[in-house]
Amino acid sequence: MSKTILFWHRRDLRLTDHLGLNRAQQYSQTHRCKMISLFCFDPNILQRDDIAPARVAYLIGCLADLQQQYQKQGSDLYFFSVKPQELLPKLAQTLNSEAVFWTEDVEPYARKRDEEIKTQLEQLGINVFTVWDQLLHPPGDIQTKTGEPYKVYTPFWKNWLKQPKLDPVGLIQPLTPLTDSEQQIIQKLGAISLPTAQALGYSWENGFLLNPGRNAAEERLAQFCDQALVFYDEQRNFPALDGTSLLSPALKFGVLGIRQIWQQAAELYSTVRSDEARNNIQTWQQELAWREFYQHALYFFPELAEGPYREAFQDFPWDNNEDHFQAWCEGKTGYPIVDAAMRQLNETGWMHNRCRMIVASFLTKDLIIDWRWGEKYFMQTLVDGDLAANNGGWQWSASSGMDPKPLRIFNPASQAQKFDPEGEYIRQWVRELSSVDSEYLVTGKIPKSEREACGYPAPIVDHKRQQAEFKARYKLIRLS
Ligand SMILES: Cc1cc2nc3c(=O)[nH]c(=O)nc-3n(C[C@H](O)[C@H](O)[C@H](O)COP(=O)(O)OP(=O)(O)OC[C@H]3O[C@@H](n4cnc5c(N)ncnc54)[C@H](O)[C@@H]3O)c2cc1C
Repeated sequence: MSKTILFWHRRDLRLTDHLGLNRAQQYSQTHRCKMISLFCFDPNILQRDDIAPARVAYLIGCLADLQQQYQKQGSDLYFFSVKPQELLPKLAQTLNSEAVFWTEDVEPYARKRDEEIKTQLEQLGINVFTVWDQLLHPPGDIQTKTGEPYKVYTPFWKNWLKQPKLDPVGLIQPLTPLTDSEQQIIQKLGAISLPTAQALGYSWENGFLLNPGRNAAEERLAQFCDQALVFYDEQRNFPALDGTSLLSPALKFGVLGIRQIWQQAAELYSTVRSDEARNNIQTWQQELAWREFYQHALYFFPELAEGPYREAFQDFPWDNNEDHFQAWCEGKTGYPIVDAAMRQLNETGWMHNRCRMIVASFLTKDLIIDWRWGEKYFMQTLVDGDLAANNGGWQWSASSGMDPKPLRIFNPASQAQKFDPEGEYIRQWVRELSSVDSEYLVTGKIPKSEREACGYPAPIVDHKRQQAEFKARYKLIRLS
């Protein structure tokens, strides 16, 4: 068998603007090796209890699309369902591989797994090349003046923005197909056809706000840049509007390259004429920086994945009332804006960012339930569920994270009055309230008779009382 190299895809499901693939292809050309690309369904991930059916279904759709892209480039993408620690050394040896390539990850599990695989491969005399690809600036690139990772977002952002960003790289060049006998070897090594989400034990019938695959993500990015990006700062907080990009699942799985996304926003920034439009674009760029901030944080402080960053929160006296948690999950708390958001999540697998903050504040500060319960439920439902962003968002909301000031407690009624003033979003998701007056919807003060006629629950807690209770407990842990 001729010499090969392996490219292992993980959360980088594309062929364009891919630093890792580009490097692998250059190596394969200079070393005259065939490149074989694979994706492995890692049972250690798929058997966890925080996997969302929507996310698995989106992943499968993206893999089907990536396989077609490979076929158009003259080759294929091979699938396996076995622990990567067992698979990669075996594949690399049997396929006469000189080197194995993949792109780096920030998650603690992935880093440990990758380290194990790297050691095994190197012991076999096989080179391992890894590249940072999913971030504009990898961990370590953005540091304080004393060389420390940032713990606060604003100075991170200022430094991050100043740093030059790489241009996107193009589509990989056509690939050499495997011979029949090489294909047979791959089959013998356990290659499978792309499974369905159901075959993996996850069923998702509700479709997607952003369809899987490259075309849908590119079209959405173009549409967003054409229409909503220059109004982003004004519209992004109103969940009834189509004011955000919806690109989060594509970013999660690397369906589009981050450099490509940045370049499109930066080009628009340099062509618009008003300061207002530029500010709007910059606010969106700040969101991309939040994504990187949380990934850097997880990389340098992997303990974030285990629990609260602030020691004092280890012993926070949470109520952890299971009935309240269930009501929150089902969107039956009697707080219309909270219920609308939870139902949007359950029905679509996605929730608007303003609403993620509202429901997270409500769970932790009004229901006084451990933020880790909410974090897990989000991972079990979100199409874009991502450890770094989700943990960051939850610790920010719970005030247990790196930057706890000020203590944030959202008032659901003020949030609804400000960001859903006509109750449009509430009506869309809490359908039994569709004919209730806006005033009642946004204040949450629905007359009892009307509420009962709609079959809508009474508020399960009193916001004012719970807020005072949370503050009292917070004061205690801060003093302890
Ligand atoms: C409690 C909580 C949990 C969250 N969980 C996740 C999660 O699991 N996965 C996830 O991708 N985002 C998460 N977010 C961040 C944010 O809500 C989503 O990224 C955003 O709603 C996705 O919609 P969009 O693509 O239209 O975003 P846009 O507003 O168009 O933003 C563009 C991109 O920037 C990134 N981004 C935006 N806001 C944030 C943020 N606050 N933190 C990190 N990245 C951000 C996302 O990749 C997003 O796609 C969470 C936020 C909170 C408050």
